[in-house]
Amino acid sequence: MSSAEKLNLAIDQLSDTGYFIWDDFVTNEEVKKLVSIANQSNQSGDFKKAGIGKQALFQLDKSIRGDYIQWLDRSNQNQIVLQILDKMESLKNTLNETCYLGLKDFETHFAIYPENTFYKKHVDRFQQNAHRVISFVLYLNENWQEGNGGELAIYLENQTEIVQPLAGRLLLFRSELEHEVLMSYKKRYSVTGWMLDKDMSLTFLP
Ligand SMILES: O=C(O)CCC(=O)C(=O)O
Ligand SMILES: [Fe+2]
Repeated sequence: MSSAEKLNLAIDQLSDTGYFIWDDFVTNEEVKKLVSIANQSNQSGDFKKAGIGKQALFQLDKSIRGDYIQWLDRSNQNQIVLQILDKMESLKNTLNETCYLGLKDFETHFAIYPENTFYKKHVDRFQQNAHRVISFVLYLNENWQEGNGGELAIYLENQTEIVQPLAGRLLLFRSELEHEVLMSYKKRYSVTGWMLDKDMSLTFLP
């Protein structure tokens, strides 16, 4: 399937079912580079324990989520990170042109889930964080096996969709959908982000 056909499918499915799985969004080589950069940054102490809530409502709670994150932006020195930011920017623009979602910006971070961690059922768009429209997750787990866990469960009206966190796979879903990262028995890598209906520098405003 061509990239244009994939995009059309993504657009249809995002409006029909609310989510879309795009396999081979990046190559194995790109996955390897991203994992190696995530590991390096983690070793240099650039990853922080992820929290929940924003600003004054921010809290750390291991019983809700156990991942470590590093925010990514254009000050990043790694070519491959900049390439991914470009890719997401261009996807955001295309979705915007076609779906009239009013997307203005996006925010994104690396996430590492150490062994035996999870992220309990939640939504990404909520009262204190109302500007997230589309969530995306680029999975970076080569040789992922059934039994490693770490699937993403998306809770739809009449069914639950289970998504394996396979290397190179991009998952897009509407940020108001409930979802959950099931217990991961193996270290789990991703680039997670959100397309926003407001400029990122303004999202602290109501
Ligand atoms: O890693 C995933 O599959 C989803 C992560 C997530 O839900 C989040 O960071 O809000
Ligand atoms: Fe989420």
